[in-house]
This record gives sequence, C-alpha cells and structure tokens, in this order.
Amino acid sequence: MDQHEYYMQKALQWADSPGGQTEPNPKVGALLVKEHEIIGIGAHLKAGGPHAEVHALRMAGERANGATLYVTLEPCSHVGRTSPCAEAVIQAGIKKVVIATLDPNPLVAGRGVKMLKQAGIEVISGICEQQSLQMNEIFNKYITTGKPFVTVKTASTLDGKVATQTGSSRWISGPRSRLEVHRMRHESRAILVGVGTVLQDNPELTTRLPEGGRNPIRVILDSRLRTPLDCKLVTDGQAPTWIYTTTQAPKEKMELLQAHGIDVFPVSSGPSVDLSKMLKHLAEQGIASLLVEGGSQVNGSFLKAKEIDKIVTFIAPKLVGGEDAPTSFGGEGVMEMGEAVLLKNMKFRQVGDDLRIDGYPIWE
Ligand SMILES: Nc1c(/N=C/[C@@H](O)[C@H](O)[C@H](O)COP(=O)(O)O)[nH]c(=O)[nH]c1=O
Ligand SMILES: [Zn+2]
Repeated sequence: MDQHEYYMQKALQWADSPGGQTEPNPKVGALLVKEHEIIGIGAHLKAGGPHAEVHALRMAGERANGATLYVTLEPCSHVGRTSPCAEAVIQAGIKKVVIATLDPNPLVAGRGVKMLKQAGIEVISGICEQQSLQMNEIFNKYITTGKPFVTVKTASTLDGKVATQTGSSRWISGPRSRLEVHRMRHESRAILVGVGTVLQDNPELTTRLPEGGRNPIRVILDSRLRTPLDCKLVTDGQAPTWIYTTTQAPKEKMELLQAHGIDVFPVSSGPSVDLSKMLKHLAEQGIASLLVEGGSQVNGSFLKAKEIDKIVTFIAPKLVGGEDAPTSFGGEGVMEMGEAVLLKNMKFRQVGDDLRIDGYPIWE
C-alpha cells in the first residue's frame, strides 16, 4: 500500500463512522497531512452541517498551509447549505489534494478539481475509488436517479419460508441476526412493510439496539387503507408513520388515519401503489435509503418492478415445509428459469447459527 492509499484508508474510515447520519448527503472523510504527520481530521456528520474538509481545516488552523489534503469525495464547488470547500482549501494554502471519487452529481462533477488546479494545487484522483463508491452506494443511487437506495431484507428458513402455513414467524432468525437487522434500521432513513405484515405481525419497526438507536420513518404500502387504527404503527408514536396508497382508497379512512397523525400519500390511481412514484416521492422528502422488510407479497412487487438495489437475506438452519407457507418473494414471479433475476457481488457470512447472504440484482 503506498502513502496515498495509507492516508486515504484513514479518511475512508472517518467517512464511514457516522453511518446513515449524513443522509441524504454522502459520507465524506478528510485528512490533512504535513511532513508525515496528521494535523487535521474530519468527517461530514449531518446534512446541513460542516463538510469533512472544513472540520479538518479548522483542526489544523495555520498549519494547514503547505499541507496535503486526503478527501474521499471531490471538494464541493457549489454553494449548497454551506460555502464551497474548494475555496476554503485554496484559502488555507493547501498544496496538494488527493481524492478518492469525483462528485457523482452530474451538475458539479469535476468543477471542484478544476478550481483547485486553476489555483495551482496539485490534484490526484481515483485513489481507493471503488471502496469509496461502495461506501456511498446509497448517495450515488439517490443523487443520480432521484430515488432512494432500496435494500430488501428477508429472514427465511433453509427451505425459503418466511412463515409457516399458519403465518407463524417468530422467530426464524436468531438473536445475533436480529441485532444486525436493528443496526440496519438504525442506518436507514425509512423502513417499509406491506399492510399484510401489519395485519399479521402488528410490527413496531423501531430500532431496538442495546445502546439505543435512531428510529427510521415507518412506511406502509397499503393500496386500500386496510391499516388498523389500533395497530402499533398508528398508535405508538415511536416514529413518524407514512402510508402510501391509491386514489381509490376510502376517503373517510384516510381522514381517520390523518386524525391519528399519520401522513397518507395517494400517489397513484391503483389498483396497486405505483412503486416508482412512491420512491420518487420518498426521495423528494430527502429519504435516500429505504429498508424493505417485506413481507412476501411486497418483496415480490419490488422484484417485479425492478426496484431493488440490494438483497440482504438471513437463512436460518430450520425447515418448516408446507406448500402454502410463504417464501421470501411472493407475487407473480417469472415463468421460465431463464428469466430469473441474477445477483452479483455476493457476500456470505455466518451470523450466530444463521447464514447472511448479501447480493445486488443485475437489472441491465
Ligand atoms: N420473523 C422474523 C422477521 N420478521 C420480519 C417482519 O415480518 C416483522 O413483522 C418485523 O420485523 C417485526 O418488527 P418489530 O415489531 O419491530 O420486531 N425478521 C427477521 O429478521 N427475523 C425473523 O425471524
Ligand atoms: Zn464541501
């Protein structure tokens, strides 16, 4: 590993530490180095807050003059909610900037680099680029498509069932897996279930980690507003609950739910909710990541709509059988095996007694 990679790895570690806090902004880390000494370090913590470079420059103060900046994302050149970092880097007298990835936002890509070079600063980019792109897979999807990054999480038995034929599902995966799921919830801005799951499990969809955690916005896909007024998602007040429905849903039920403080969005005429319209609406609310926890029908509809970016599956060493027991992906399904959705970049990891499998559907 050469010197650039050595320091960029540290910048990447800092970038990743705030987890999902920065959404809908990307995770960014910055490191200032002078005569082989780290004199400033920074991470972007929250949308609207100072950018990583600003934190590092503040820490270095006067010593920043003549230093090298390692930053995981091209310094911004546009005046967003904070002033442009490229200008701050130039003012501070930085002599060299090492970048992992250029800004994926087509409106500003390369502008920051141009400003730095015009000010006589040496710029090197592409260092640990793949690792930085992977770290910001959520932001990159959000900023380039105007839709959230969708992760479908399923927990199934070895024979692929998410419940027994009577609907019993507690629990399939073990405590270690369920802990990982709560960590995924902590890092997601929104979590979605179908009304079938609400009726079956009466879920809370809150983040219950030993150390506590941030509750995602809870989204229910419910085309005809069958969500019960006395379910936890409507009555527990633990986090906002949004229901996406159709214009055919009964108006009086919509008013009753709104009277309970529930936001109801009729985004399409129906019979089912148009997922693409729902996702665009979520992104317009600043939601960059959506964790879909099913159930089977909803997962099947996301598969059919090709609106899944990542699958995270926990497979438990259990068998339940039963041809009526629901599987992870219900819905219409494909007719021929040749139409199967292929997955790439597979990762396998044992979690307690379960096997966790991550993969990315190939749509193009
Ligand atoms: N049955 C299981 C799951 N079940 C997932 C959903 O069907 C549940 O309704 C939802 O996670 C419940 O949310 P809660 O009320 O906040 O706990 N998910 C898992 O990872 N393992 C399982 O064994
Ligand atoms: Zn910036």
